[in-house]
Amino acid sequence: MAAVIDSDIAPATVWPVPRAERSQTVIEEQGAEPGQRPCSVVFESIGKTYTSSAGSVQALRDISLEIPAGAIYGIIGRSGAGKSSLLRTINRLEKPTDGRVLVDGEDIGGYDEDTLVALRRRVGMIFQHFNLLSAKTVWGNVALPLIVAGVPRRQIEERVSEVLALVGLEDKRDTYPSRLSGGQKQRVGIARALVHHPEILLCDEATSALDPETTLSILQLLKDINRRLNLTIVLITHEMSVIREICDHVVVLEQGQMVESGPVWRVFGNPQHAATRALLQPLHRDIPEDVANRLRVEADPARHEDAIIALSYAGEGGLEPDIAAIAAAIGAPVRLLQSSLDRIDGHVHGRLLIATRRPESQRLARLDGLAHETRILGYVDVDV
Ligand SMILES: Nc1ncnc2c1ncn2[C@@H]1O[C@H](COP(=O)(O)OP(=O)(O)OP(=O)(O)O)[C@@H](O)[C@H]1O
Repeated sequence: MAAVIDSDIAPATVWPVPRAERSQTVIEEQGAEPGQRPCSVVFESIGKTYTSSAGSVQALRDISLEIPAGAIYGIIGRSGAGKSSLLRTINRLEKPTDGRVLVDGEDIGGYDEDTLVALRRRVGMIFQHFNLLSAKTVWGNVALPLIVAGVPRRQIEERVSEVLALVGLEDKRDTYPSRLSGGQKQRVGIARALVHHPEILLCDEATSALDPETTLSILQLLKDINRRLNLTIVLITHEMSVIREICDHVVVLEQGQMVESGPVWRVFGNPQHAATRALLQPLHRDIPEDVANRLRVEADPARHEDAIIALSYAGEGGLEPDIAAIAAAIGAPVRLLQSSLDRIDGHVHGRLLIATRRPESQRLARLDGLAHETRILGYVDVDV
């Protein structure tokens, strides 16, 4: 069956199925159940160079990484860092120049066209701008990959109803995309990506075009899908808040290289690379302005002043702020000026800002085991 494809759909969303494969597809569709076994992805020394008349660009250099089955894995980096290039090697929309990509332990480098079609059914994808067909209803958009695959009508009806229920859009099946909000459009994109019961879902800046509230609801939906359908999710973003909200692991790319990776709590709590720190910067809270404006670096014994002390927590070793112990160690009244603590997977990271009478150095030393780092930021007059 020929599919009518508007110019606003990405080629990646509709997979042409060779005629010989269609009967097999029908059998797969009949037997397929939601909640399949998730798939791992392994990158082995991946390199990617784009060559054009304008010259060549090395987009990826020597990336080696394992995405465990069932993980929600974030790839973050500034614009041009190589995120899309890496993500798109998983469904071979990009072929690496060097190295191997293993999906579920199998090298996909040698796949022919037919095997690639099968791979792309196992790897769903959603996009920043949704890539819906404007001339088709919600039902038509979601059903299209199944229609193209030659799935019988009754099964298409069943499957489309299932995935629309999953994304909470049962009542929109006859609506056209122009009448949907951004969040609803992305839900259609998610439903469409799920029709073939994929084992992996790739999310290409899936929330970048959405407002913060809608972003949260889509991330919540992705989390839910990860759990309920046993999917591995790989997402790219330039926003650490997205990583913080949904991912369990993250890799940071910078100029095509992997500069840092690990569990989200560790990367957030103790970022090692300047690129990671720069990406985290929007989440950091500065010293409150009224304090910063009056802060003096040197103590002045002639003044009645408080020390402003920052206690930092890096998420390691189960260390949590113990307010009573901090006050006892200082042995003087302590005021909590600001807290920018966060808790990820049970690991506390961030900073407490306290004010206390100028402490003697031995009292300050007693704070050592109570935070990962203790630092006097400066001194202010006591009326702050
Ligand atoms: N088809 C292409 N031809 C030539 N150069 C390309 C092509 N695709 C990407 N590049 C270049 O490769 C580098 C990495 O691009 P990529 O799109 O993977 O980065 P990104 O981190 O996803 O960026 P963004 O966040 O801006 O989308 C960039 O320098 C980009 O200009």
